[in-house]
Amino acid sequence: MTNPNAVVSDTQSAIGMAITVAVNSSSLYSQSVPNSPYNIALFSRNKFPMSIETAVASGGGGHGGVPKNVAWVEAMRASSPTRNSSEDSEDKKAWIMKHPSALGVFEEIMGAAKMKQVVIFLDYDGTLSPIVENPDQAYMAPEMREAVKNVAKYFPTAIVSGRCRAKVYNFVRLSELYYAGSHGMDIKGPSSGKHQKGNQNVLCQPAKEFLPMMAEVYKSLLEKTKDIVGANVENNKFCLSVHFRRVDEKNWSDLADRVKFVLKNYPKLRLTQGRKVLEIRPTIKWDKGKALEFLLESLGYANSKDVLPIYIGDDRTDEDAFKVLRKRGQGFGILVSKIPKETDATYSLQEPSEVMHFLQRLVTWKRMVPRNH
Ligand SMILES: O=P(O)(O)OC[C@H]1O[C@H](O[C@H]2O[C@H](CO)[C@@H](O)[C@H](O)[C@H]2O)[C@H](O)[C@@H](O)[C@@H]1O
Repeated sequence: MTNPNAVVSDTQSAIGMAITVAVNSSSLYSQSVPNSPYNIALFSRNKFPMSIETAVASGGGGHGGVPKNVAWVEAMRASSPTRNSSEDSEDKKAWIMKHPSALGVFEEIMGAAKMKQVVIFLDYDGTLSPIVENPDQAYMAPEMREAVKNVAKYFPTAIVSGRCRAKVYNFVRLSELYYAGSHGMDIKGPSSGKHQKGNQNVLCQPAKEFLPMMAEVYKSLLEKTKDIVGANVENNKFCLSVHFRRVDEKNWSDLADRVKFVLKNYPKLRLTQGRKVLEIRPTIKWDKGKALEFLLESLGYANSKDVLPIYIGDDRTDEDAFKVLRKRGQGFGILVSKIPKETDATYSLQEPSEVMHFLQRLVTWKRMVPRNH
């Protein structure tokens, strides 16, 4: 039996559960187990920083299920590495060959946009705003806002975020965009602006029935974690985020144990791991990939060959959207990362400032080729 409260990667959660086996402190190995409820992927830290959330079966170690081993802490640390780009390695060069800079191959990307409607999907944290210590202060630069505003004049544009919709709207403050908050579980169309096609009055809340449960769990988590210095529980309405970034690493396992303890009573909720954050969300099959599909459908492009979706994001949760694009054979995923990561994105950008340049170039391109042929 799989345990619904195990920490699972978003993608793997759909097909089973992932478990990572720490062999020693410097490397992690895992292997496929045919017919196992555990879907175990192979990866090595020597090649990439851990590219998968460490997954632990409940009760599989330590008190309350979170093993007190290096592997778990490594996974959390690797989710938001501090290594900088000057540490160019052969691995990085090989990775960039595989996922070229979207700025470097801009013409190529726009070549694929010929006669097509470009639709832009943007993650928020780490994509439009830099990662900062305090989640309440993840502001967007005014120039970035201007770039997004200009992009939205020419292309339907959506923000797809783990934050609750109201919160991400307050950061972005552009009413002409589509917003998909709570990892896509709360979607709303623009309240101003025009797009050629589709229904702007969209509203999609597939996890509505979970609202009372999420509010209850939020209260319990606040209570249970209040004496851990730096711990922060963020209410994202249809999901919750427990932040580790400002917690001393020696207390990470304790914090994770407490989260799992609370979740023991909620088998309909699951845990996923983001950048120094554990996220609690309903077990429904809905993610940023589904949100992307829903929005394309709302815009009238469900089965269209005349659309080129471009999705830009930095986090594991964005991989669901990258996968959808790969599967459709349509459009491109662009991963924002300074370091090599396993990804289904086609291209890469290093940081939010490069995202801004990419958006500015899109606008310039559109102004030069208004009819796009
Ligand atoms: O989907 P996103 O828009 O990328 O949202 C994912 C989570 O982002 C936020 O947390 C992350 O950014 C914070 C501010 O830079 C940082 O302090 C934190 O460590 C990161 O995990 C947000 O606070 C979460 O609620 C989102 O789920």
